[in-house]
Order: sequence, then C-alpha cells, then structure tokens
Amino acid sequence: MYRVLVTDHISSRGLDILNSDPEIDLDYQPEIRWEELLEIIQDYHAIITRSRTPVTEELLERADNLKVVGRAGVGVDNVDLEACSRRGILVVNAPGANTVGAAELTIAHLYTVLRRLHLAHESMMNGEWDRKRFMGEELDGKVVGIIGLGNVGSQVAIRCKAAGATVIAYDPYIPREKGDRLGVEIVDTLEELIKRSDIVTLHCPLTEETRGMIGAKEFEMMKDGVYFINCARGGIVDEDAMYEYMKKGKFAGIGLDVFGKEPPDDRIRRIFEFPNISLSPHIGANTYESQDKVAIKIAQQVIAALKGQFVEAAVNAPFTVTEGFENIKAFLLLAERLGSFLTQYAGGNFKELNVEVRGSIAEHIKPITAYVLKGFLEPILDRPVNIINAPFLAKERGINIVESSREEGLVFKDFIKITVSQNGREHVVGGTAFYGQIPKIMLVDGYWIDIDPEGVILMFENKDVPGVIAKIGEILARHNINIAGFRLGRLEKGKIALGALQLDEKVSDAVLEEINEIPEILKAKQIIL
Ligand SMILES: NC(=O)C1=CN([C@@H]2O[C@H](COP(=O)(O)OP(=O)(O)OC[C@H]3O[C@@H](n4cnc5c(N)ncnc54)[C@H](O)[C@@H]3O)[C@@H](O)[C@H]2O)C=CC1
Ligand SMILES: O=C(O)CCC(=O)C(=O)O
Repeated sequence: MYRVLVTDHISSRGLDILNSDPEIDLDYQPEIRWEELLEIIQDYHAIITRSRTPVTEELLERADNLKVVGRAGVGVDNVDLEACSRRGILVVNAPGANTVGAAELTIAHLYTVLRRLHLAHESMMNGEWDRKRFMGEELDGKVVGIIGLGNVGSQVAIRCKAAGATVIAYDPYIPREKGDRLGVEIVDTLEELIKRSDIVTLHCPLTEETRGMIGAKEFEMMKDGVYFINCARGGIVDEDAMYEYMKKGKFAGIGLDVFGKEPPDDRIRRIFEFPNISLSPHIGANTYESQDKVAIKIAQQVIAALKGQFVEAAVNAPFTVTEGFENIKAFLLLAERLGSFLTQYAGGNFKELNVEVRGSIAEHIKPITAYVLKGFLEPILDRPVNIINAPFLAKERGINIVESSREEGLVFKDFIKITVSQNGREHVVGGTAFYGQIPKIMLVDGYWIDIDPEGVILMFENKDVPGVIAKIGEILARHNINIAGFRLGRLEKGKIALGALQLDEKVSDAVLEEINEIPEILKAKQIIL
C-alpha cells in the first residue's frame, strides 16, 4: 500500500483516480499547515503539491519514506530538485496540462492593459460614464516579444498572431524549426527581443539562469511605452528595478499574475501604485479545464512512479523518456545487471567507468548509463540506490563516467559494454538482448561467453585442463547444490578458461573456499543478480 498526501487543492478528477486505486491510501489535506506537514511527512510515500507547498530540504529531512514528489502544475521552482535527487526521490510534474489556462490569462492581462479595461470597469462602478478617458491600443500590428517559447509561450504566440501581431521569441533551448512552424521569428539574444518588442511577455521557468533575468539593464533597453506581462514567475524579474522604471514612466501597461514573494509584500506592492496595472493572485492555471487536466495527469504520474513504471514527466530523472523507450526495457535490465555483475566480479573500487552503447539503442545512452550506475553502486552501498540518485552517488564517490555511443554494432547489432579501470587495472563486461527481449551477458574480461544475467552465478577462471568442471561439480553435489546451466569461454586452447555455472541456490563461504582450493582454479567468485 502506498500512502499519498495531497497538500494543496486539486480537482476531484485526480482525487478519484487516486481513491479508486486499491494500492493507494490517499490523505487529502489541502489546507495543511507547514508545522503539521513537517510532523506527518515521514508516514508518506508520495506528496502532491501545488505552489502553496514548498518541498524543501527541511521537509525532505523528515520524509524518510518519500519516493515521489508530484507537482500538480509545471513550475518546479518550489521543489528542491537537487535535494530530491540526492535522496533518490523522483519529482514528476504535469507539463502541458495547464498551458491553455496560463496562455489565456496572459492574453486577458494583455487586453486588459491595452484597453485599460480594469480602469473602465472601476469608473463605471463609481457611477461614471467617461468615454474619452479610455482610449486604448490594439494588439493588431504590435510586435510581441515572447521569452520562453515552450508550451505556454507557443499558445500565447498563436493567439497573438491570430490577433494580427508580429511575434518574435527568445529561447536558447529550442530548435529554429519550432519558430518556423509557429510563424515566429526566433531572435538570437534577449537584448534584440527586448529592443524590438512593443509588448514583452515572460514564459520561461524560474531557474538559476533566469532568476533576475529582467532587471534595470533590460528595462532600460525596452521601448518607452512598452507593455510588460509576467505570468511565469516573479523571481525572473527584479521587482525593485521594475518599480524604479515604473516611476521613470517606462511602461504603458503592466500585467502580473506572479510575484517574487507570494502573497506580495509591501515592497512589491509599491508597483501597484501604477495606474495601468492588471493584477491577479497567481491564477494562471485556475480554470476548471486546466485543473481537471493537471489533477488527472499528476495522479496518473504519481501512481505510475510509485509502482515503478515509466513516467513521461520525470523532472529529475537523468534522462527524458523518448519515443521507443518501451522497447528497450530488456536493455535497461541488462544494463543494471551488467553494472551489478561488474562490481561483484571485479570489486567496486574504481575511479573510471566507461559505458559504450552500440546499435539502435545508442540514442538511449543516458537511461542505460543510469541503470548501469544503479547496478554498479547498489551492491556496495548501504543506502537505497535508484536511477535518480545513482549519478549523484557516483559523483560523490569520485567516479568519472565516460559515455560513448555509435550506431554500428559491436559483434552484436545492439551491444552494451562497460569498462572500469583504475591504476592500470581494467575489467570489462558486455551484453545484448536477444530479439530485443532476452538479456544476455556475452563478454567478460575479453572472454566471449553466454550467461543469463539472473540468479546465482559461480564465475571461475581456471587452467584449461581436463577434469576441472568435474571437481567443482563434485563439491557442489556433496553440498546438495544443483547446477542449472554451464558456459565456458577461452581465449586459447590449453591456456586459461572462464567458466560460469548458474546455480539453483547460493553457495556458502566455506563451499566457495573449497572451490578456490582446487589447484587448477585461479579465482572463483559468486555473483548474485
Ligand atoms: N501563472 C501560472 O499559473 C502558471 C505559470 N507557469 C509558468 O510558466 C512557465 C512556462 O510554462 P510552460 O510553457 O508550460 O513550460 P515549458 O517548459 O513548456 O516552456 C518553458 C520554455 O522556456 C524556455 N527557457 C528556459 N530557459 C530559458 C531562458 N533562459 N531564456 C528563454 N527561454 C528559456 C525553455 O526552453 C522552454 O521552451 C513555467 O515554468 C511556470 O513557471 C506555467 C503554468 C501556469
Ligand atoms: O496552480 C498552481 O499551483 C500554479 C500553476 C503554476 O504556476 C505552474 O503550473 O507552474
């Protein structure tokens, strides 16, 4: 049974999904106080939050059983991603689910300030009828500058273009073709976007890179009489600088849904003195449609993550789930087993680990490496290791990871080869999945062999002379241990051979010692996969 705590209001559509899963024990506490949350978090396997609840180090320190953080929305700036990753906690979000809500609110703010609608409304409420005062501007013919052409930015672009505006965008992380498809000119620099735009609207995430990205320098470069809209995150803007430029008369209009501090403090509220400002309390995603979609998506993602299934919106996974991912499951299992085999066979004390991926699976090198690391570290660490924290733990241990991939195969069409090395000592394992389904270890330290990577495997190097297998067989039989399979590899007749016995059960240290005492045996090791 997985215990899931929901700490913010989410739509009943998501709650229904959680409630109807027999493996989920749901606790819905949308108004929970922080102090109370700190006290109970240790009992839960997953927490679902919105922007009200920050997931901080302080919370995580007490969250001994937490496996998954579900952010019912897009922005994960309120989640300490690094702290989650270090602890092996998967963070999932709901990208795309509230896009239309956020885009439409952006357009609503934009039209509000272009036509001074809020002021007209207020004057009517005061019993006035003053048509002269409310002259506005049209979106038609304006240049709209979008910072961040992702889901929301794209939908804002489509709506502005439909209204007759020219749209330009600054987003260093998207291909130019995306702009071509949307009929949006992608500009190379933030400066160019800012200088050319009549309207600047923010749609990038709050990250270390974007924090304070729009400050005095940027406001100075904006056209006088610019319209400035922020429905992304307050922290992207230096709000003190915005206030200064507001006083200097820079803006024709400002629309804000988000603030550096929420609710905004008096310092931020100074901006509200500006008459043509349209404000909302972070409600970009607050439509019934968006909230339904967000809640459904986050419930599905959290359940899948708890059950160990693949989730498409894993924010802190060391890879993104791409098309065709389902088809490489056998290779991921192989990668994990190869890593585990290598640590047990060669020891875990290596400073360089080289992952080489060949063939059609080459494009999936990131997940393959994550699984290799999980397998490699699990046998030697006493804390939980998963694909989220494995890269962190490897870094912590000073292991240098080298990845390489090629489309040509390596003996087999699709092949994973791992090499570990330190001070001239080197060990190699490699394998493939037959028919893309059946994982096999095919290479160990230069010997071609064929081992099923599961269960108990007795690996031994021996002088290639007759009778060695019989001696091992006799010891195992005496201890009532059944042999399930046997494979041999050798480089040259009469020299050294490598044997792999698949056993039905583990051998004790004493039995292993007996085997190691056979004069022809150079080394025997038990591996458990
Ligand atoms: N007001 C509200 O209620 C809502 C606010 N948001 C905010 O809007 C942001 C965008 O949401 P989506 O479009 O769904 O996310 P998205 O991930 O689809 O798009 C973000 C875009 O920003 C770009 N970007 C990243 N760093 C950048 C930089 N330094 N300069 C320019 N562009 C950069 C990315 O390449 C990406 O294309 C979210 O991160 C969230 O903070 C989202 C939904 C609702
Ligand atoms: O609805 C919320 O919690 C905020 C939505 C939002 O800002 C986001 O999805 O990034």
